[in-house]
Amino acid sequence: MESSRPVPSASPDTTYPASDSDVESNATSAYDVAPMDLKYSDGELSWASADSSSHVLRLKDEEIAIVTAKAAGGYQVLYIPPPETSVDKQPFELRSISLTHLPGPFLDAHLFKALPTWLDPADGKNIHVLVSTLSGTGLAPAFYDAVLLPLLTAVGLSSSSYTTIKTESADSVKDFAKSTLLAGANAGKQQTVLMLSGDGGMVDTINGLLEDEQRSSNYTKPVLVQLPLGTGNALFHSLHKTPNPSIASPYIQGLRTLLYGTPKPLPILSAEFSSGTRVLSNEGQTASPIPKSTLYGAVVASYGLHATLVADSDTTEYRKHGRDRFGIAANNLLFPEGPEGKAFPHAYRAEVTLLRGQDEIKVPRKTHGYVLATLVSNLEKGFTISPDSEPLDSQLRVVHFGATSGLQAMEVMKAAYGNGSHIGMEWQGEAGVEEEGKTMKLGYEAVDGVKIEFQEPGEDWKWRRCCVDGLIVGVEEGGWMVVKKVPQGRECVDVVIDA
Ligand SMILES: Nc1ncnc2c1ncn2[C@@H]1O[C@H](COP(=O)(O)OP(=O)(O)OP(=O)(O)O)[C@@H](O)[C@H]1O
Repeated sequence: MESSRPVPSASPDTTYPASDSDVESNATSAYDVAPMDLKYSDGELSWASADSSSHVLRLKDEEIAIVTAKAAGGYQVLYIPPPETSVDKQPFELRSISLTHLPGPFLDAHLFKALPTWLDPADGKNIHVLVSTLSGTGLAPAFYDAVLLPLLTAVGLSSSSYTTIKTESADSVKDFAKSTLLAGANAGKQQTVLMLSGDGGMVDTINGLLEDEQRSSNYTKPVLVQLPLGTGNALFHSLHKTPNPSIASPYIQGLRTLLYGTPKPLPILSAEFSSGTRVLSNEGQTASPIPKSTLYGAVVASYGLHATLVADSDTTEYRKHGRDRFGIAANNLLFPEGPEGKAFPHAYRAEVTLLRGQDEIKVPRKTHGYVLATLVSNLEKGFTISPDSEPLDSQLRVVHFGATSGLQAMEVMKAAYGNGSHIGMEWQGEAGVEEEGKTMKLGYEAVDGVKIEFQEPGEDWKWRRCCVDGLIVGVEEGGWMVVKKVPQGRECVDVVIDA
């Protein structure tokens, strides 16, 4: 094992050649390792370093993004090491190792062979990379520069083969979808978008494509590939519901899906509202009308604690906390200050009706804590709100419970973080709630739709806010929302999944 010999990197700068698929950079270490000195077992490639026969370098399967064969011979291994613990550091860094030889089983597992159809520009396909600059904690531009650009170069996709769009405002994604994508889809053009965003990038794209309903008979669904750069990344984690245990990093999962996945129609839901409803943006300062009073989503439509939490936590200040923003906002919502100290969370007044075939089933309570219709299993990686939902199963499910104490609502949420064990939960209604002294039960049912008629009084829509995939709407006094699944065959995009 002592014969590993580091050799200098071919090109000592960090620029990536546009036309050559071999990537060399500062982060590249090159090794000429004799085949007999390389070991690949238990998902780990290892070999001895040059300076000490006892020091063994190790590379785990789960760290490897891709292996390419170099034109000049030998191989390039691109990998993302585990993130450093320091919070100031980026959670991703693409490193590269050049090796003259690699074991056959390792190559069988990782060697890249050809571009998938959705990344192959040969047939005039339009490929776009959409970088949502404010998604999550703002890491998408850095991910593009440090990871995606060099990886695409390594697989032979030079930056001139695609266009890169960096968002400049909250309207950038929707504008791009309405102009470029919709026009291309209606002209029958094949288009692929690599989305460096969270669920917001997806919902803006879907609404941009659907809101004018101008679909031609030639309409060709754009293919979207998600790279999880948002906060919750609900759709991404739900589509990767059974994570390959050998891939810990969602970035590596996303990159492997990008190169080896399969495009499938993405089921979507519609949320139709009464005419006075407005989309609230800019921390609630801007209220915009909704075209045809209908929004579309691929994840969730909700009212009650979930919607209020998403709305309250979507401020510049809260966003700095990343995923923790939900927890901080939840504390204020679940344990508000009352006249005598901590009070119960708001009891949301509405009539909720579940729609199933021709049946309309009224939920027998006047006040609610949580009403959430979803097409997916997870709202975050570890938050399994609908454990029965399978990727792309096209089934709308509703999770709901009545107004309750903050502590009890927290118990439900904790159980959802515990692999979806909130399903079937029962508890005694506390003093002061509508169902006081009764057995309260978490409702969970497969439905065709759900209708909510709001009975909260007053002009302020604070307690009549709903969430559709992170978009927040305010419904007018006496207004309503009807959520349904968009029929199969009316999907507007394909999404690449890891199957
Ligand atoms: N340059 C920008 N200026 C203003 N708003 C932006 C800009 N870039 C992106 N946005 C907005 O930021 C939001 C980011 O949403 P996105 O869902 O991608 O991330 P997230 O909310 O952090 O993640 P998730 O929805 O997965 O929890 C979107 O509403 C998008 O329109």
